[in-house]
Amino acid sequence: ELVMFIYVIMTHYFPCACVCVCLLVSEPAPLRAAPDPATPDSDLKTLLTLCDLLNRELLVMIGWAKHIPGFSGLSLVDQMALLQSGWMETLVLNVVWRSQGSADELQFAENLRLNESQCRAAGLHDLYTALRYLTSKYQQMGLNQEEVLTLKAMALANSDAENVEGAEAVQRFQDGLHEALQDYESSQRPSEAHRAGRLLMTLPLLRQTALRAVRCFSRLHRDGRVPMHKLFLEMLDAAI
Ligand SMILES: CC(=O)c1ccc(Oc2ccc(O)c(C(C)(C)C)c2)cc1
Repeated sequence: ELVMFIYVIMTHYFPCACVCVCLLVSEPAPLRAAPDPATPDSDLKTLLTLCDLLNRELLVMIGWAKHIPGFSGLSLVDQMALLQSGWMETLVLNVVWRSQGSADELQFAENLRLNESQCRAAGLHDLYTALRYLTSKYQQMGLNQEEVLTLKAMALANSDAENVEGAEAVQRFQDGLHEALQDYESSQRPSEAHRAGRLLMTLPLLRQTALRAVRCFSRLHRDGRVPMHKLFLEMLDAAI
C-alpha cells in the first residue's frame, strides 16, 4: 500500500517527477558481453561478441520502451514505427552513458571496453570516432542519469518515423517527455539556465552519430565478415 500511496502522491503532485521516477525504476540491468570461451581471441571474435550483445540489447530495449510513460498509449503500429526509426539512437545513448567515465574507451558492456586500436582492428574505427565524439560532448556537459534516461525516451519519441498513424498521439508523447525534462531541470538547485535547451540541442548530433553507426554496420554487412542476427538486419533495414 505504501508504494501505491507514494505513486498516487507523486503522479498527482509531481507529474514530471513521476516520468523521471518511472524511467529510473524501469531502467534494465546492464547486460554483460558473453564471449565464446571456445573461440580463440581475434578481431572476428570481438565482432561476434559485440553482435550478440547488440542483439540482446535490442530485445531488452523493446521491453523497456513499454515502460516509457505514454509509449503504450500509442497504436502498436506506431510503437513499432518509433522503435524501427529510433532504436539506434537509444542504444547509442546507452553506450555513450556507460562510457562517460572513460577518457578514450567505449564501454559496450560492464565487461567489454574497447580502446581506439581495438576498435580499429575490428573494423570499427568510424564507429569509435563517432561514439567518442558524442561521449566527450556529454562529458563536457556533465550529463546525469535522469537526463540520459529522458534523452533516451526522447530519442525514441522524436525519431521522425515516416509512417506514423497517430501524429497527435505521438506529439502528446513527445510533449510529455519535454515537459518532464523542463520540470526536472527547473527543480534542480542551482538550476542551470538553458540546460534543458542545451540537452535538446544535442539531439541532432545524436541522430548523426546513429546514422554513422548504421553506415558502419551496412559496410560490415556488405563485407560479409560477420554473420548478423535476423532481428538486427530487420532493424538495420528499417533504420536506413
Ligand atoms: C553487426 C556487427 O558487425 C556489430 C559490430 C559492432 C557492434 O557493436 C555494438 C554493440 C552494442 C551496441 O549497442 C552498439 C551500438 C551502440 C553502436 C548500437 C554497437 C554491434 C554489431
